[in-house]
Amino acid sequence: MFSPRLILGVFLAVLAVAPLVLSPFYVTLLNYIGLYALVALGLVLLTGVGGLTSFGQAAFVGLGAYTTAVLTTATELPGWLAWAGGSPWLALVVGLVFTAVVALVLGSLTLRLSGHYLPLGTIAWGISLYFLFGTLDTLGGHTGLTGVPPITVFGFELDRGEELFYLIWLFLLSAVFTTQNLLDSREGRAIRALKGGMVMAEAMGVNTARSRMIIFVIAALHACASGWLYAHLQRFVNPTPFGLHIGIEYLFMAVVGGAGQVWGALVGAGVITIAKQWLQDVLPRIFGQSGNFEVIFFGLMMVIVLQRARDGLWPLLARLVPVRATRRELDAAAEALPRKPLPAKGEVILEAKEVTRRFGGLVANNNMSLSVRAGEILALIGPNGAGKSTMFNQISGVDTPTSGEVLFLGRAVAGRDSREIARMGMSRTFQHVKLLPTMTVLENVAIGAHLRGDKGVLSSAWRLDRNQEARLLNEAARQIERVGLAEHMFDAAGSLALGQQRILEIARALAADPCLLLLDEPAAGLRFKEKQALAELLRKLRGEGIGILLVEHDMDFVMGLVNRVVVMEFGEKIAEGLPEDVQRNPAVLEAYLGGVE
Ligand SMILES: Nc1ncnc2c1ncn2[C@@H]1O[C@H](COP(=O)(O)OP(=O)(O)OP(=O)(O)O)[C@@H](O)[C@H]1O
Repeated sequence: MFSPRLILGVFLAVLAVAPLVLSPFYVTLLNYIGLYALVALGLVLLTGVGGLTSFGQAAFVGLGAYTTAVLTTATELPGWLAWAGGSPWLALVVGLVFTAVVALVLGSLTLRLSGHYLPLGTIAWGISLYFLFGTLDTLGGHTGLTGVPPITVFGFELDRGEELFYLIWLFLLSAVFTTQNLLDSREGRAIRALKGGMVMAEAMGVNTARSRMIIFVIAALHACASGWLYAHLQRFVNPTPFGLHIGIEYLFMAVVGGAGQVWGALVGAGVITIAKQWLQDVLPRIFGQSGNFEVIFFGLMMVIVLQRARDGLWPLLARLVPVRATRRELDAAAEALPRKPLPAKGEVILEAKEVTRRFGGLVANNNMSLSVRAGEILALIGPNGAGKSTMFNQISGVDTPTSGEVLFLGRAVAGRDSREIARMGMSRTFQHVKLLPTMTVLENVAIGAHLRGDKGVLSSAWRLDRNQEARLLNEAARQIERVGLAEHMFDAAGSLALGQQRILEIARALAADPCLLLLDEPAAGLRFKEKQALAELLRKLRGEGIGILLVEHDMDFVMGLVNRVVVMEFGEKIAEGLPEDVQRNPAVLEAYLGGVE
């Protein structure tokens, strides 16, 4: 087993000497790999991690390249932009700001699209920008712009490939490390929740629309920086390298390398660039005529990779070179997060008043009223189809009553989004468990504490969030210990048994520091001992003053635990009271309990 530091050290050493020992041809090849990897890295974040497919990244590369080409070659610039003329570094700043603005506009237009409409949207603006580059006279039309000056660093001109090499790889490695840092943070967990966990993440207070926009803009900025370097490496720009087919190639690199892996971008860019170079030499000789045969070959390769190695080449490589896994250390000394004061025991915190919900002609809830007090457990029970989930959805703000209202801490729930409700102190679990299976138990629970932190993208990328991050993870660990899952803290959540996953969801809900817990069938799938432990935990939480509403089918579990029961049938409340009274109620026995016993 090698340590990750050792491997990184060897890699950096090889990079440092590469331009000194390699021929200019290979240095150029490495330069292009670095440039492509920078774009592919953005796609790893956007597509691999965030699940948003974009074919249009080449257009952002073009924005970076053209901005610097125009600013550094124009003889006359409009007055307001004159300050940025002639300097590649100022042009980089302008390019990044300009790209961020364009990405924000395009993102707000396209990111709301779902399914295949989003990739189609990216194709649309990718093509538009490409044709814009070739059409505008100021950009030199299809001939482009020449005479782009070299970048200067401390008065030293980087006008040869070997000199620019270090700058390109410095950009790439900085991007790799900041992306890694970002993913390993509060914002990163929110980003990773985009792929498959949006409903859950919103319920935990994550603004998923914001997270989508963040990765879209970051990916665009990576592409812009690559374009800037490209323009000063080539010393001229024309529209050809910014077309849709190159956009597809970038995506191809990310997928081949391993779309979910930061280092996969480098592997993908390396493999594709070298293979393309080699095939361009070899294939025409084999076929005896010139032509773009490598394109056909790449198409076939893509099909094979998608069939045989969906996670790309990085996981295969990682298996060849065994690296010691670094486990996240918890900082026991980290200060505990502040807690919201709980309402006084006995105070009504949730009140549903005459709630009716109609779906067309069907009345799923009819005139339903119930209340939950701080420091009590209320069970909502009833046979299948009685309307419990519909009621649960209205209480949690996922659905709105046709008439009547739900008040939480005296404020109406209807019309507020899940995040706001979470912020008010209501936290929930799901009937069908919603976890991020590849993330650890610790990381999953830490998502619950999202609203208890505030560090954003920049502090995460540059590790200025470590103090807060330690506090968030400590809080997550505390909740994991509290629910009895400590031994699984660093296991992938998906490797847990279903019962344990339900418990994990409770830990995640608790990490939000709620005063009301909504539990949707928490005992389903639990073994006897686990149910006992869960009941014990819920009693403890009740003792602390948390109000708990649970929808449950398991009568034994409910009757021995809760303070009061509300029984529903056909959308209506047929009984309410102490468990022992409800158990003896003839209407309930007839409707439900009789059937069970
Ligand atoms: N979005 C919807 N559109 C139309 N009908 C719905 C909708 N949601 C629920 N229903 C109907 O409302 C009724 C109550 O369903 P609900 O899921 O609330 O019952 P439940 O008590 O939670 O059942 P279970 O225990 O099986 O989960 C059912 O007849 C269901 O088909």
